Amino acid sequence: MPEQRSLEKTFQETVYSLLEKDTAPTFVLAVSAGVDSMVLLELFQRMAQKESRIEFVVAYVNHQLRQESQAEEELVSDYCRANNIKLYATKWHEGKTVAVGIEEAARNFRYDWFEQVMNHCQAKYVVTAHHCDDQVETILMKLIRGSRLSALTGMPKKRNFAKGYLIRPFLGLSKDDIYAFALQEGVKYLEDSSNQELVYQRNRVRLKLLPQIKKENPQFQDHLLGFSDDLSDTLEVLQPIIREKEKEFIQPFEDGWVIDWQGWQRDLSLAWQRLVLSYFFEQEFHAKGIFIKGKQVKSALSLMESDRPQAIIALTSQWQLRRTYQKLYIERVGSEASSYFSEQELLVTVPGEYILNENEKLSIIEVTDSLQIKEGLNSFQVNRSQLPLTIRHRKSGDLLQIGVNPPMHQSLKRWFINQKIPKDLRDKIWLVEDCQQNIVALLGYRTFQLSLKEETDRIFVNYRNHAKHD
Ligand SMILES: Nc1ncnc2c1ncn2[C@@H]1O[C@H](COP(=O)(O)OP(=O)(O)OP(=O)(O)O)[C@@H](O)[C@H]1O
Repeated sequence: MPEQRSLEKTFQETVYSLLEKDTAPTFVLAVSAGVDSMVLLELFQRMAQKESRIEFVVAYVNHQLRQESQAEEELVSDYCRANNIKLYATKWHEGKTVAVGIEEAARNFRYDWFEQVMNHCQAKYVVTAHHCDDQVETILMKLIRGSRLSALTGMPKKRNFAKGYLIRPFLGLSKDDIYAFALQEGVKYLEDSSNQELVYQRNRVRLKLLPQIKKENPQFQDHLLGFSDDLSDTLEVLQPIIREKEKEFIQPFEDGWVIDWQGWQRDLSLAWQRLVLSYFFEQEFHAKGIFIKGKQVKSALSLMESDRPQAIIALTSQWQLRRTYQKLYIERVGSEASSYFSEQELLVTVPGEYILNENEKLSIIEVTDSLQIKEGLNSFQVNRSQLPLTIRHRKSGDLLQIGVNPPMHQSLKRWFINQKIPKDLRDKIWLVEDCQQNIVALLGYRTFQLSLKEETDRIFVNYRNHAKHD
């Protein structure tokens, strides 16, 4: 019992530490009927009984995806009725028709509802019951999927949300603490049956991966949270300095930005260059829903180090990096300055649609099992490990690998002569070169089967030329 009392006290202190200077804070509690949020509700109820200036309402979303949804809604509404708490419940009707990405769609609906309730009640805070086990799972999932370094700091205790804040006062508590409180204080809740379904990555991490790691070291969770705190501190100290360098070197330019490479290179070490560019992409692109990978930042830097004075790297199908001698432009595809694309090279690091000029287009698509591939002169596959691909015109000394076993080479010049390709056309044909500088295709003319190891991760390249009707 004394332990539970101290949990209650710690909880209240945590909530107060997360508030702005409010005289009468209003909260929206996100309650799902699971043990975490039912304990959150019970603790808030106790806190409000002691502190009359605290007001709160409950927001609940019935996703209608499980049989027990009805029972969950009843549990939450019974509690609220018995304690005279205002409940804002809604149903998600579209859920049954969503085929892919259902978790994300449900989350978006949930957070939209929280925002509506906040606005309606003029509440400044929405409160969720995320705890430290959720935090460990979130960080591990980010590590597995690959993410920005800053994402490994996990979920913050407080962040901006709608016109106020989202706060998570349970992040310092473990699931065991919460269960123990519920048991001792007789808090009613319903176990979510989908927590056992291994189709969800979060459940696999919780039920399979974490127990395996904990066998190696039972302290693993604490260690991971410790790393994450250290990272958080480091970034907090570092970010203002990075921001200063960003402002100094990355200048707004037309519909994008430009970096003058001479100054950049003279004043910044390679590590600084990587940090500043990664930070810039995170600030400017993450909010637009565009995630620029570390690999793309590295390609940008090596492009500026290379002997190609003019080249383009496609970041996404809408944004590109363009090198023009000592300047690096970060700009929208098709912006005025880059219309002379045929003079340059295109470096493709990610799948997407790429427009080479008014007639020629290239689609680079990730191969899925359901994709029917018809290979031909205009369509071929490469392995993901061959990325980035360079799309360019011929250079002197270009060699083609025309035989695999034994490997046989022929100069491109000789090949053009043998195929009787007129001279004026030779400069217009696009070559596709892989990261090992092997030419894998002459678009519309020939593809080359190189002896590459089998991989499941494949990329399909499709070329279209609207000027050619043969
Ligand atoms: N149906 C719901 N209605 C109201 N609040 C909910 C609902 N589902 C979840 N929540 C709130 O969100 C918290 C986290 O829930 P859960 O772990 O299921 O979410 P998640 O899938 O990890 O996604 P996210 O963290 O983005 O909400 C819960 O503790 C609760 O506060």
